Amino acid sequence: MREQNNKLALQFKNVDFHYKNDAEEIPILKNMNLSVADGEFVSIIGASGSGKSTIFRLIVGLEELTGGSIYLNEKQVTDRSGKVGYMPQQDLLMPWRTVQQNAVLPLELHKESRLDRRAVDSLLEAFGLKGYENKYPHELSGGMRQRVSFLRATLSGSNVLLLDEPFSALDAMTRLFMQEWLLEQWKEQQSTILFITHDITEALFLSDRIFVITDTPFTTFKEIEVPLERPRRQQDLGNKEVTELKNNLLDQFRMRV
Ligand SMILES: Nc1ncnc2c1ncn2[C@@H]1O[C@H](COP(=O)(O)OP(=O)(O)OP(=O)(O)O)[C@@H](O)[C@H]1O
Repeated sequence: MREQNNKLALQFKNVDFHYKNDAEEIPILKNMNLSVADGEFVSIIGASGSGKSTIFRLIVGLEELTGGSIYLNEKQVTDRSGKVGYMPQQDLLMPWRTVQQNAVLPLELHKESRLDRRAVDSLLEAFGLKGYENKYPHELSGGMRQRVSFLRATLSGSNVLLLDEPFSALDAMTRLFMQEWLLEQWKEQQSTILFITHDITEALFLSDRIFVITDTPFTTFKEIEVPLERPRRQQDLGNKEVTELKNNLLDQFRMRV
């Protein structure tokens, strides 16, 4: 972990959730508990349809819990709309808004945000978007659109960021650069990140811990501590312990295909 403190950024306590389709209930979480420390980087991996995005939708209040409670920064929060930074699978930038206008959307929606518009200028620079403030999304590369989307999530003003497969549409090289860039931003902003990915190597490179969903509905994750110091380099992934971990994880998923 980057810097340890004893605070918890996120907790699920005995959370139940099912979707309802006509008369049918589709159970996803059953009496589920999880804890993420302030400043931690946690990835969630699991088969397609196992419930990864649902966890995020519950945290941001897009779905209602069927039972249990969610705590943000050690406080139970029932109205979680706009309380955490959320980057969904699709970047969802508004095509008619410029980079600047897309980025500041959370400031318009939540006036109590701890960041003001003056902070945006320096963030645009930090996110490699200086000079592109007045461009529209269609004028940007995929990596740049992801950075605008990530900046917008950051401007929620929350210390907790939820990133749902943010790099899945990028080419392999851009993806590696974006991973390194994300770790720099995480360190700079001292945020807590939950990151959904299907890419085991990406999860190993980025995370302090990996939560693996092995079954649905689920009560717990299988938790893996990543045995790598920080700062990390891509070549660290070649070490024996990490390679074994990766092969074990691949075997688990291979058995499920
Ligand atoms: N609004 C909905 N109504 C009913 N069922 C849903 C709804 N949204 C998702 N589901 C179902 O809930 C399950 C979990 O969906 P979720 O999107 O959380 O999975 P996921 O692990 O994020 O999948 P992927 O990796 O493919 O994005 C799936 O079986 C999905 O079909």
